[in-house]
Amino acid sequence: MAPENVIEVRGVTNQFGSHVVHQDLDLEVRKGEILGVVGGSGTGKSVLLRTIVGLQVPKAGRVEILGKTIYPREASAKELNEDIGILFQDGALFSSMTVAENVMAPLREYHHDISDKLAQEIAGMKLSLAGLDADVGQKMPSDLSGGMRKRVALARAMAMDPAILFLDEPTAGLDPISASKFDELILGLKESLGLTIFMVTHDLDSLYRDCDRVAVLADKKVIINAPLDEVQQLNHPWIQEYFGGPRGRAAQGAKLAFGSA
Ligand SMILES: Nc1ncnc2c1ncn2[C@@H]1O[C@H](COP(=O)(O)OP(=O)(O)OP(=O)(O)O)[C@@H](O)[C@H]1O
Repeated sequence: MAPENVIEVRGVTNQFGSHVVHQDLDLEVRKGEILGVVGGSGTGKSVLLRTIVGLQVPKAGRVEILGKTIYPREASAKELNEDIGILFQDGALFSSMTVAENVMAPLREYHHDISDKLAQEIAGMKLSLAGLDADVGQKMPSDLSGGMRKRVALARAMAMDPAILFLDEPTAGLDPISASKFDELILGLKESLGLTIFMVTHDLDSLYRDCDRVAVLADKKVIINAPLDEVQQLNHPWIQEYFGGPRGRAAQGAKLAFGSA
């Protein structure tokens, strides 16, 4: 594994029945970067995320995280879970638990000896990192807005102090103001904690604002993994339509305005 990489995917094939989603796919993620993963619907962005975190067993290939081999399986779930945090697309909070219990859930699962007091303190710290007041911990997920639930899910993903965060469409379903605040939060976490972030997204504003590099899934592979301005130069029909369309141009305009503010 090259020293600058924290994730390496080599020659991965994923297939469901006769439907080949990925064929001989390669990807590298570098330490400390935010990588945006984009592609048309059904190109396999979530399947790629699930493969990297060990939830989807590929038909072929090799996956390494921080030098540990995830496939062919060598690292245990515990080892892996100490390195990574995942924010799933729907937040996936436990509806019958309080917010604080949700945030503490990974600690409880992997550190049975942790005291209640310490777990509560850690939950409070993680909620605060995610931009929430500690008193939110006593509430139930159903009492919160969509934006707050995403923040709780982020706090839970951070519970084990991961080196890498995986975010599956973190701003989906948020209004533009909440989405923009969430983008800011993610950028702040990367800058203050030095996290590496793998972010599947359809949100062009997040790409322009947050991402150091962008990986594009098309034709069953990652066709380019590069800074955004390089990606936009690639003469591929999906890329040209996605970035050159009205929404792409608007997001680029917003970035320029934001950058010069
Ligand atoms: N467990 C599964 N069984 C069968 N097919 C699956 C399974 N998981 C994913 N697929 C298929 O794999 C393809 C890629 O799915 P995936 O959810 O990764 O797409 P995506 O790029 O994340 O799409 P979207 O942007 O719409 O969320 C889809 O055709 C999907 O139906």
